[in-house]
Amino acid sequence: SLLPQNNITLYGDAFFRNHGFNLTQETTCLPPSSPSDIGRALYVYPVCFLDLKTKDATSFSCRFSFSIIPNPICPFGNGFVFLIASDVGSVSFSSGHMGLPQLDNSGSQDSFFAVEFDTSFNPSVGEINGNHIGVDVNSVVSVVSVDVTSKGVDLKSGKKITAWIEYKDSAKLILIWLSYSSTKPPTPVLVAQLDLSNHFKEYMHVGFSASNGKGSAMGFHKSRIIGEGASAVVYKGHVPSGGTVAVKRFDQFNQKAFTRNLFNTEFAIMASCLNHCNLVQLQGWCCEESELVLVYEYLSKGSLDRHIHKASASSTTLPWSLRLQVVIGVASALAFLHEECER
Ligand SMILES: Nc1ncnc2c1ncn2[C@@H]1O[C@H](COP(=O)(O)OP(=O)(O)OP(=O)(O)O)[C@@H](O)[C@H]1O
Repeated sequence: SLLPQNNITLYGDAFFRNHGFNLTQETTCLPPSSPSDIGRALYVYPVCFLDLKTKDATSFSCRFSFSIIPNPICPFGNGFVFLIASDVGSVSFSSGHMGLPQLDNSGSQDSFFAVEFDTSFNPSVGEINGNHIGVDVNSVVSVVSVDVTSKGVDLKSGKKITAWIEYKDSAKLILIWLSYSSTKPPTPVLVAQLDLSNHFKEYMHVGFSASNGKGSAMGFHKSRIIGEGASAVVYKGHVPSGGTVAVKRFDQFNQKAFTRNLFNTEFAIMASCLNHCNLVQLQGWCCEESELVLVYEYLSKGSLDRHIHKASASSTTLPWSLRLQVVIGVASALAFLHEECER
């Protein structure tokens, strides 16, 4: 059937409308980083994108029409993406950034390819302006993008626009055309060399994604919590320029002066004692009104106590030789903090 209802699964805010679908709600304007401000529409069946024997990616071409209607009440919408993603179930989707998957670099097997139709200008991820298309591979930072103003297209005009996307695996080329009419123009707006055979999995999901969320380099969603201390919650985050990080967000609501002292003390120690191999490296901080955040390198093996104490009968613990190394490492870090580190 040609009815989208029979071929497409909707997620989040998306809903069917006439002979197509809306990705985001029209009237609601949820607070930034709200988890439910993302809409996705994916073809119900996964599609084969890689021949496992030859390792060749599938060449493809597609055409679709869209309109981006600006909402004066909710200015955060930032366009949408055409998305090919390996596992839509396991990846978390960021609020903002058109709801693109957030992959971390710590050995994630997931991958995605996306074409952004981007109507917001976000220089922190290297964007060129608020009216561009970009090609993304596993990151919100585009590998190539083009300003479509110079091609006579205004993505936010509200008019119907048709897009053609083609990938030719033999030439390792991606080509994109845009037009206000349904006739394919002779010249593409974007042509770029791209080898998708290294990124595609055998089966991938195809569809569209958008978000009305404001987004940020890292969001404080509860699915990203990796630990909790007495004064702070620690989140796993991803910064485009710095890979995976641990974000320690100090308690905002209780014991204001007390929390600020804890933040100040930890910040002072970690910022002045950067050079010891047994101390986690501080990579950044934020101190804005009640938002007190320290950003550390991410330690993928988790907390030491999990390796020292047996969690269950079947789990393994550290051998004594490694425990001795750990004790020496901790003692050396303590000695450094107390005696050698200049504050
Ligand atoms: N850099 C990191 N990489 C990975 N996980 C981390 C990192 N930092 C903290 N965590 C996780 O978050 C938990 C809490 O960290 P936090 O620094 O708040 O603990 P704490 O030092 O025990 O608490 P407090 O500073 O309040 O005394 C840790 O036990 C650990 O599981």
